[in-house]
This record gives sequence, C-alpha cells and structure tokens, in this order.
Amino acid sequence: MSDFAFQMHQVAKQYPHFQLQNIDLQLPNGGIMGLIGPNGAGKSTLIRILMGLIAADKGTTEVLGHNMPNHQALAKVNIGFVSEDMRLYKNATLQWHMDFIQRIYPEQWNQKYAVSLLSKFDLISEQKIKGMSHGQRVKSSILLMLARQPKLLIFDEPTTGLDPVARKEVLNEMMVVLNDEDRSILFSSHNTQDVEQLSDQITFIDRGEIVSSDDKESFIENWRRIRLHADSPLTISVDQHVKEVINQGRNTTLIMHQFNESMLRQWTQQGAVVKGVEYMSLEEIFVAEVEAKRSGVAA
Ligand SMILES: Nc1ncnc2c1ncn2[C@@H]1O[C@H](COP(=O)(O)OP(=O)(O)OP(=O)(O)O)[C@@H](O)[C@H]1O
Repeated sequence: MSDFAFQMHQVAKQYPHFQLQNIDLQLPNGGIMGLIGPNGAGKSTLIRILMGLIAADKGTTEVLGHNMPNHQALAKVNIGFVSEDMRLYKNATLQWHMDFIQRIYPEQWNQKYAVSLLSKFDLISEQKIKGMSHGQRVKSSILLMLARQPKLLIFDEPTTGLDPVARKEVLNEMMVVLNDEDRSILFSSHNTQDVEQLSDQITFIDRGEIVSSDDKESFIENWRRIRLHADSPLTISVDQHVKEVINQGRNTTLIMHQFNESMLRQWTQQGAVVKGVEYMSLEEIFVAEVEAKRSGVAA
C-alpha cells in the first residue's frame, strides 16, 4: 500500500488552445487538499487525469498505489468522485440509485450511513432526480458517493451553484468525513473560503501550471500586508520580498512574501511609521501568488 493517496510526476496534457504542464503533485494518505484556480486554469483536466477519464500525454500518475489510466478499474473501487456534470438517471428515484450502487459495491456500502445522510441533507429517497433542485441533485450525488465509503474522495467544485444553506450542509458533512484520518480528499473550488475552512494542503493552479502547493499554515505564515505612513514619499521597489507597492498619498501598503520584522527597519529609517502588519486572507494570497508567477517573479 502506498503512503500517498495520489502522486503525479511531470504530468502534461496538450489541447489545441491549452496546455497542462509540469504537474508534480502528491497527497499523503489522510490529507485534504484544496485545488484553487481561476476559470480555465486546468483544475478539471488535472482531476480527469487522476480519475483515469483522460490519459496524460506525458508523466506518471498513481492513485491509491495503482498506475493510471492503465489500472483504473482497481483504483476506482476506492475512489469517490463528484463533479458538477455528474450524470444521474433523471427518470429514476434516489432510492433506485442507492440500490444500484449498493449492488455494485455490496462490501463498501453503508446503509445506516446512507439513511443518516438522507435525513441530514433533507432528501426524500422516493423523489425522482428530474424533480430535484440543483442543490438536491448535488447532495444526492454526494450521498451516493459517501455511503460507499471510498478511500479517496474527489470533488470537482462541490459547492458551486449551491445556496448558503445547502453549501453549509455539504461543507459540514465534508468536515465529518475529514475527521476520518484514513480518508483522503481532493477538492477544487473557486471559493477560497471553503478551501481555507477544510483543507490542510493548498494547491494554486493557473494557466495549466502549479503556481505553488504547500500546507495551509505555511501559506498564511509566509504573507503579510504592511501599512506604512510617511510625511515624505518613500522609495520602495518590488523585489524578492516586496511583491506589490500601493501608494495612496502619505500611506503606503506593501504585499510581502517571507516577511520578517527586521525588514521594517529599512523604511522606519526613511521616517516611515508602521501602522499595521496584517495577515492576508487566502484569497489575497492566491491573487498575490498568481500575479507574482505571471510577472515572472516567483513567489
Ligand atoms: N476536451 C477538450 N478539448 C479541448 N480543450 C479542452 C478540453 N477540455 C478542456 N479543454 C480546455 O482546457 C482548459 C482548461 O479547462 P479545465 O476545465 O481543466 O479548467 P478549470 O480550471 O476546471 O476551469 P473552470 O473553473 O472554468 O471549470 C480550457 O481552456 C478548456 O477549454
């Protein structure tokens, strides 16, 4: 058994107008990784390669110790996948789907858990899929996936399009699953708040490449917003640590990477007063990381 839920090494995939490249990524067993990227960054392409739904042009992908896509049948027994375009049979009820999956995975299916999820998600098993709202369909897909207790759970944008109540229900249930240290989770999202709440590892992806991948604490610890006040203009330029300088009259805001207190001295010696040293939100860090990478100044 591998120590990793998945490992990707130098994976690449070329489409006519897009290239996923240099993907080196791994998730230790029991880890929870949030994959954040703008529209068209390559999140779904990366996930589809992991699922064996498409083959990479280059590199190696191993999921739960099985080589993908060649041994995907073995890996998929223990992978649960939920995506936005999940196909459920519109004319069938949720109960029909539950029975169907139970027949395919009789060993893994946990009927008691399925029934508890029905009540938690406020779903009616006798309802046909075609009569359900978007949120109910997403919750149904998640129920069907969770009740067979896979070792690796992959969610592609699980909270997109959900109202705040449904979103909270889904996130709460994901948190419960997360407490089981045996299970690993990868989920993609535009919503950095969801990712911040759930993940212990975060991967930023942009234009088909990984911008950075680290544990959440390291990201938060590495970045600061510094607010300075000075009566005369300060000369501060972008460098290895100062990623952005925003001048607003006598106030200057700096976005800084790998900050330490001693860096403040260079500006206090120019007569600046430090008004604030603030942690940044994951969303701000994401934007700063992407901008640094796009401008060629690696963060
Ligand atoms: N089958 C395909 N043929 C050609 N191009 C494709 C194909 N699948 C994806 N692409 C292109 O690859 C790029 C990345 O798409 P992908 O769906 O992986 O991005 P994403 O990060 O999941 O985006 P979003 O957040 O908008 O869902 C896009 O430019 C898309 O047009």
